[in-house]
Amino acid sequence: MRRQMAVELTRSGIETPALDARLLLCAALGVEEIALILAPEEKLSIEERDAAQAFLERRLAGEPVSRILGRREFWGLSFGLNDATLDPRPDSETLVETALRHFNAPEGESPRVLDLGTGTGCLLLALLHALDGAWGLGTDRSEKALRMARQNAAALGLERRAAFACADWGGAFCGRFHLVVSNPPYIPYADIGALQREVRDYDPHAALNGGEDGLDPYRVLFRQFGALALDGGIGVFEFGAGQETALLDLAERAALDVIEVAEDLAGKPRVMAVRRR
Ligand SMILES: C[S@@+](CC[C@H](N)C(=O)[O-])C[C@H]1O[C@@H](n2cnc3c(N)ncnc32)[C@H](O)[C@@H]1O
Repeated sequence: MRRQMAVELTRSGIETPALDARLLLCAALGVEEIALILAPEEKLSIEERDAAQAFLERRLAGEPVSRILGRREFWGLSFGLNDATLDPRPDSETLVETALRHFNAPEGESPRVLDLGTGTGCLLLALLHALDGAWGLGTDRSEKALRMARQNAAALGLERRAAFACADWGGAFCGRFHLVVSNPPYIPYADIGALQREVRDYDPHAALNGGEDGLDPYRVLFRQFGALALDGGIGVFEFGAGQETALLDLAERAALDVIEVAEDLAGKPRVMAVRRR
C-alpha cells in the first residue's frame, strides 16, 4: 500500500511522495514509523486500507500532510493545528534561534515573554521550553486559535507558565516584557490568490493577509513595542520576502535599533531583532 500511495503521489507532482506516503500510512494505521517495517503491509484490514485511501485522496487533492494529521513538529515539539491556526513553518524556527541568541536572562526574576499573533502557540511554547522558569503571554485575534494554543501548552506541560488572551495585537496590555516576538501576517493582500494551493486553500487568510503591502501589522507592532518592552528588552519579528528595506525604515521611524537581521534556512533575510533606542 505504501508503494502504491507513493506512486500516486509522485504522478500528481507531490514533492515528497515517499515521506508523505509513510506519514499518512502510519496515521491511518495509528502506528509509529518503525511498526511499518515490522508489520507486513499485506496484513492491512479493509478498514485500514480504507483509512489510508481516504488520507491519500485528501493529499492528492492538495491538502498538506500536517493538516490531514492535525499536527506539526516545530522546534522538536509536537503542535496540534486547527483551521484557525497557521501551519507552523520550519523557517519560523529562525525566530526562536534569533530570540535565544540575543536574550539575556534577567537577574532575580522570571523572564517574561510576549508573543503577538500566537496561532498554535509554537513560538511562545518553544521559547518557554528553552528558557527555564520563563513565563509567557500569547495573544491572538482568533479565539479558536487560542483554544488550540492552550491545548498545545497543556500537552507540552507548559500550561502553568503560559497564558493566552484574545486581543488586537498588544494595545490592551501595559505589562512590560523582556522579550516580545511576533510572526504577523505579512502577505500583501493581492498576492494571496497566487500562493501555493497548500497555503492559499488551507492556511487561514487571517494568518496571511498583511494588508495592501503586507506591512500593516508591523506599523502597529513596532509602535507598540516601545510600550511593551522593558528597558533593554528585545523584539524579534519574522517578515516576508523583499520586506527587509521597508522594515528597516519602519524600525527607524519607531526609534528602534536593529540588532540583527537573521537569514532563514534558504539564506534569505527572515527575522529582525530590535531594541528600543
Ligand atoms: C502568520 S500567523 C503566525 C502564527 C504563529 N505565531 C506561527 O508563527 O506559526 C499570524 C497570527 O496572527 C493572528 N493575528 C492576525 N491579526 C491579528 C491582530 N490584529 N491581533 C492579534 N493577532 C492577530 C492570526 O490570527 C494568526 O494566528
